[in-house]
Amino acid sequence: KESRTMRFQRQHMDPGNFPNNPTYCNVMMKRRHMTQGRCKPVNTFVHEPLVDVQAVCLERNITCKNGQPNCHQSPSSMRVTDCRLTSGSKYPNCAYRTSQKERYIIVACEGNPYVPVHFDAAV
Ligand SMILES: Nc1ncnc2c1ncn2[C@@H]1O[C@H](C(=O)NS(=O)(=O)C[C@H]2[C@@H](O)[C@H](n3ccc(=O)[nH]c3=O)O[C@@H]2CO)[C@@H](O)[C@H]1O
Repeated sequence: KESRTMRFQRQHMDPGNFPNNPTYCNVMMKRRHMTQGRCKPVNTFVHEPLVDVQAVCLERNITCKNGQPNCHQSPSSMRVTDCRLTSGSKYPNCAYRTSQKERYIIVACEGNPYVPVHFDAAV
């Protein structure tokens, strides 16, 4: 069974790659298994080293979208790619808009070791 933190890495980590092509999301959402059963509507990939994303858990606690107090915001902006399902997309052909951004990321952390388990927002 995939752990929560491995699920986070599968869904949100793509270090060392800062793609500049419009098909990135169509390829990656499929490759990382987020188009099975349904097209995941929104997903952010982070193009920074895993250790830098894990270090976000050491920042002060802030409130997550779901009200839990275990979120943390990155101290600096990070290179991300937002993938957003297009209106014309029809399962199983999940069609995404790819947009590259520099954003602060907000993640939820849990466990021991205390590591990212959920991507809350990019701001
Ligand atoms: N505080 C917590 N502490 C611990 N765990 C917590 C906490 N909160 C939720 N989980 C858990 O996490 C799991 C999960 O997959 N949550 S999810 O909301 O669906 C993820 C969102 C995110 O993947 C994506 N998104 C969204 C915005 C964006 O900019 N970029 C972007 O990628 O869209 C998804 C839907 O919004 C679920 O098991 C839930 O119980």
